[in-house]
Amino acid sequence: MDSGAELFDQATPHGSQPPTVPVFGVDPYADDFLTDPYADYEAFRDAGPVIRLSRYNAYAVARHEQVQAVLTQPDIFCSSAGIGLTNFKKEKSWRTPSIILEADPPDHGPKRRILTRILSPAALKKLREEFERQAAFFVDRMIEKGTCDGIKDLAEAYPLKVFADAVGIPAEGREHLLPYGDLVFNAFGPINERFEKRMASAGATMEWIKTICSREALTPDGFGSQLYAAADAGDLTEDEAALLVRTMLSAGLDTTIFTLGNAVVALARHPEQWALLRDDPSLARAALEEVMRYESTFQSFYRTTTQPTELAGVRIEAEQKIWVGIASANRDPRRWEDPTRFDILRRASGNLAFGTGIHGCVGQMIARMEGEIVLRTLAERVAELVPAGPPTIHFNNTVRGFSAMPLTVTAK
Ligand SMILES: CCOc1cccc(C(=O)O)c1
Repeated sequence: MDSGAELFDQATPHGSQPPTVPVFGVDPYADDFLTDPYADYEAFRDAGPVIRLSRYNAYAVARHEQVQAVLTQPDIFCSSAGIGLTNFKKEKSWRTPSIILEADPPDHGPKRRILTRILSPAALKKLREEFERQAAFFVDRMIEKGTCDGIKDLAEAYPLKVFADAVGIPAEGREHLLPYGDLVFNAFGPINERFEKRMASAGATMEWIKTICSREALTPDGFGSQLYAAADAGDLTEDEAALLVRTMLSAGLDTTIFTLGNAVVALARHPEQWALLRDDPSLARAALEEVMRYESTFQSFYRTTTQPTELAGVRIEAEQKIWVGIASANRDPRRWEDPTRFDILRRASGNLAFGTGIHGCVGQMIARMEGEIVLRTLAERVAELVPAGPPTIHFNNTVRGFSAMPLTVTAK
């Protein structure tokens, strides 16, 4: 969709000739934009280092360099005003703000350190065998079925089993987790019809989430109980422990589910890349990294300026929302060679799919472990992974992914 940009001069008291800030009237939350956002992202990048999205009264950075700059200056581009379009300093959030995602220093650090400790490499090592066993179970079931759905039978089913078990929530009621994640990630965009529709039917889901984040609902050895142990040690209040359990369920499911789905879709659509991975399963980690660069699940979010600032020569006033184009940065030709090519042999590490800086994804190691195990298990057990129909896009204001991918799968 051509998102033509008009230009307007920034009035400055000094009369200096600042760069004009290109303005785009396109709606980055419309279905036709979300169906294939990449041409629009290219137009954003080519228009300048900083642009304006007039429909939402926000500045925007779409190039790798400025995205990196915004994410590594949390004192100027903060998170406590919300990392969505809603400015928490002016409007009430739809739910109690996250005490880690929507927090700035100094509050942010201590909470983050608690999650970092719980999600340590040693903790993940203990989970690896079970994660591998479950990946084999789901992949073998796909092979038995022959014709299956790469999203329902693997991308959704796997994290809803292994990660939800690792957090320690009950097996019953997990069907609430996807609707809840959809609500959470829609809420980072405009409170549009997509959000309102999901919210209207979310009563039982919100109740269930509240119940399973409580101490008594959690298994004794899971991540959730370890958060309550931190509360018992005086490092968290009881309420903060519950909010961090909610954080794990909000951040740790939709993201890995859509990433696994994007991996299956990309590999099914690029048979030569699938053949490389199938013939060398040790490429699983590199393949996952390239999936996250090529089709970043977390497409965009916001920061809010805490003071007047200047970015790439553009003056930005305080209290301004800045759209941060993660997926656009991951396809910026100023940073990546031939960025629109899905190439699992490229060095894709250093992409911004997990963000960067103090808010870089605290769960990225467990997410990478899930992804690498699933892709390696597919490569070890499956010969052919062939589309049996087109994928179905799942429209969400913030995460990009698919709700269905019909496949024909044969055993190695
Ligand atoms: C993946 C980014 O991290 C998130 C996403 C959604 C919610 C939360 C939270 O902290 O509640 C964190």
